[in-house]
Order: sequence, then C-alpha cells, then structure tokens
Amino acid sequence: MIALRAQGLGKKYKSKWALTHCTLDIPAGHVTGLVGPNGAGKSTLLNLASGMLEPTTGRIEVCGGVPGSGPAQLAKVGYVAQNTPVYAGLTVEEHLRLGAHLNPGWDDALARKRVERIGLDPRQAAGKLSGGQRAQLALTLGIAKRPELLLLDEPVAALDPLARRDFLKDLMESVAEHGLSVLMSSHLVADLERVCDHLVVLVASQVRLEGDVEHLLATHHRLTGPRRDLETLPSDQHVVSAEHTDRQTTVVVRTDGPILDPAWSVTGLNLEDLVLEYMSNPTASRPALEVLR
Ligand SMILES: Nc1ncnc2c1ncn2[C@@H]1O[C@H](COP(=O)(O)OP(=O)(O)OP(=O)(O)O)[C@@H](O)[C@H]1O
Repeated sequence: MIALRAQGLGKKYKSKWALTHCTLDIPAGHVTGLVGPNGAGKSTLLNLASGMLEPTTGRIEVCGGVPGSGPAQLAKVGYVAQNTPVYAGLTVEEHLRLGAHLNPGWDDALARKRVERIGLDPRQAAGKLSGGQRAQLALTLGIAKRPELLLLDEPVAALDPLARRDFLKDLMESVAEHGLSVLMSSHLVADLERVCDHLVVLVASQVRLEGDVEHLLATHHRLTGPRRDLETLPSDQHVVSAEHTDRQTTVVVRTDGPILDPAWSVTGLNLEDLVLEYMSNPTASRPALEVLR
C-alpha cells in the first residue's frame, strides 16, 4: 500500500524551482523521515501533499486521492505545518471542540488524555501558550484527528527533550495501533533514527536518496585502504563520496553485493552518517539511486 505517490512532481515559485523531478512512493503504515538542508524543498513537498499548494508539473496522489480535492480527502490527511498554527483567540478547550466538530474520525479521549498529560490548561487562550506548548497543541490535534496520513513539518523543533521523546512515543503507538502513516521532516536525525523505517533525502530541490532505512544502511559501506584509483572498483559499487590522502583512500559506496577485496577495511554507516554523506555530496548520481528502490 502506498500512502503518497509523486510522479515527475515539481513546484516553481515565480522563476524559482523549489522542487523538481520528484518521483516517490511512500509506503503506508510506516514512519518516513524527510531530511535535507535548509531550502531543499521539504516544506514545499509537504504543502503539495496536503493540498495547500498546487503542482507546477507532474502528479501527486495521497491516500489514493488528489490532495485537497474535497472533504473525504481532507479527512484522510492531517498536516501540522512548520509554524504549528493554532487559533490565538481560541482556548485549548475550544480547539478540542473544533477538532471534534471538523473531523469525522476525531478521538476525543486521546486528545484530552494528551492535553492533561502535557499539562495544558484547557481554559488558556492558545495565543498565550509558549512556542513549545503551541506545538504540543497542534500535534495533539493532528494525532487525534486519526488521519490515514499525518504530515509533520519539523514537529519536534520547539519541544524540550522529554516532550520530544513522549511525542515520538505517541506517534509510534498510533502507527502500531491504527496503521497510521507518517511523513515527517526534521533536522534532528537522531530522532528520525529512533522512529523512521523509511527515508527520503532531498537536496537542492531533488530527491537524492529514498528507501527502506534498514536496506539503505545494509547497502552503504565506508571502505578505507591503500590509495587507489576509483575506476578500479567493481562496477556494482557506486561511489557516494571519496577522499584521498597521499597513501590512503576512504570511499563510501553503495552496493547490493558483498565487499570482497581484502585490501579494504569496511565499516557501516549510521543514519546520520548516511544523511550527511548525501547532503554534502549533492552530485551523487540520481540514476544509480533508482537501483535502491
Ligand atoms: N512562498 C514562496 N515564494 C517564493 N519562494 C519560496 C516560497 N516558499 C519557499 N520558497 C523557496 O523554495 C525553496 C524551498 O523551500 P522550502 O521551504 O520547501 O525548503 P525546506 O527544505 O522546507 O527548508 P527548511 O529546512 O529551511 O524549512 C527555497 O529556496 C525557498 O526560498
């Protein structure tokens, strides 16, 4: 099952492309991390998925429908945008009542349990909450809506470490119990490493890497050995990055096969290493990445 499918998706703001040639299948029932440098196009992709923006080129389908195409589609998708929008003049309680009124699948017990646990005063106006409390309220509304797909744009940036851990736990529970799909942008790769099983790396408006996290980690290796010409590597080893000193070569390769050459000392990469490799080597070739799918 596919939660989000993009084919040749692109978005141009006036003369500037914010997203180009985006072709992706994001699986349902998983947490997908969306990472990339500032300005890479992450919020643009999330806005296209929610229906807040219209594509300039290509197509995007979310939970089997066109984003923003009507009430049934809106009910399927939850979106907590980067600035965690809430209505400043409404109280916390009024937000919960509005959530119940607007969303057919609203889980009131969950919303109230979260509000109590977080320690929000139901009578307080949302405009008087701290930035982190506002984010907590917006995230509560997003989860309690019980959407099929929850889109989160840097959801935990404003939360303290404990609140962050609790929120990610709630998210994982919703995925396990309700089959929720999540697409979540974040710069906090350590958090993503804990909760994501699928990854999309966007760099300079383009998808540089996409795939199942375990598979990506199993197929990337850092090789260190005597200096050598990269042309001599086996053809199934695609170079992601390379560094040479006078005597030594360190190269990160992607391959489905084993590393057989005894001259190499081989180490694995963690998710943060992997993301940084692709972010700092924006020319890592796209055609080779298709192999990963
Ligand atoms: N409304 C807009 N009008 C013009 N350009 C825009 C607009 N919104 C975004 N952009 C540009 O599109 C590009 C992608 O922006 P986007 O907000 O999608 O990036 P991002 O990956 O979410 O960045 P960040 O990590 O900083 O939140 C950037 O170059 C940005 O300047």
